[in-house]
Amino acid sequence: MRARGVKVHYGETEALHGIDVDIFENEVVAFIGPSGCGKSTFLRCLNRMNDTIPGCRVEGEVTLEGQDIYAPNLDVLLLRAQVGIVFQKPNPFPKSIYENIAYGPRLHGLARRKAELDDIVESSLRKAGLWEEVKDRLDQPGTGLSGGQQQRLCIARTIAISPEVILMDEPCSALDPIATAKIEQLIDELSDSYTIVMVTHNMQQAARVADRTAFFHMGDLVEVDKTDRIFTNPSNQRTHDYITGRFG
Ligand SMILES: Nc1ncnc2c1ncn2[C@@H]1O[C@H](COP(=O)(O)OP(=O)(O)OP(=O)(O)O)[C@@H](O)[C@H]1O
Repeated sequence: MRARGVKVHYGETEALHGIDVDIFENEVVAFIGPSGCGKSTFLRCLNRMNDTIPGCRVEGEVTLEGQDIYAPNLDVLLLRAQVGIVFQKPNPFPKSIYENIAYGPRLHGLARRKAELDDIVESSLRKAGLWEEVKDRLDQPGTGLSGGQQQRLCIARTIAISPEVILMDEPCSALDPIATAKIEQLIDELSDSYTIVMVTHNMQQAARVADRTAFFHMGDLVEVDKTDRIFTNPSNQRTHDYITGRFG
């Protein structure tokens, strides 16, 4: 994906002042920065989730494989299948585990027969590392799973519609350390097949999982570079001050 000059306004207030960034295939990119700097706002620009927020206006250019995702004739439902999103708080549908996964593929016509749908459900749950834990209770409610399992269910639901990019907005912030470690391991495995862009408050998490890290501050993307470099030898003084704990 490629973003150029992305500005976002909420009413009169400019929350992003012109973001330029490229996101490459099959990499994990982390967005870090102090609270309110615009990480989530920018993440939502990448699959037009900001369209759903009243008073929010996006300017600039965002492309996915060269295609303008803000083009007037673009199918937003299809875009959100190509660029899926996983939120901070696991939000399974109030349906069975099976139906949580099957809903998207059915909506997008990805399966013609029940057997095909069963295959998608199983392979998505396997890729999300959840199959062994839920295979005997697919008809039970998704909301009955633990928080970490629910988050993996939400990741499986995203995978089920064959995305190219998965956006994650602080996917571990509601989870305990063990569930967090499982999601981090999963992100590592998924990066073989998908591009992953994640917002995280946790700098150690960015250091553990991301190939590149982008530092945001007060509506600007200050610096994006290889994660090692951001944490050991950043180019910008603001990045240095943030990662050494001088603010934020
Ligand atoms: N729905 C909204 N309506 C109005 N202002 C908003 C809205 N969402 C975000 N903002 C404002 O936009 C700015 C950027 O917020 P955003 O949530 O993108 O930051 P963030 O870096 O993700 O913060 P956090 O780490 O706390 O989640 C903030 O000043 C915030 O108050």
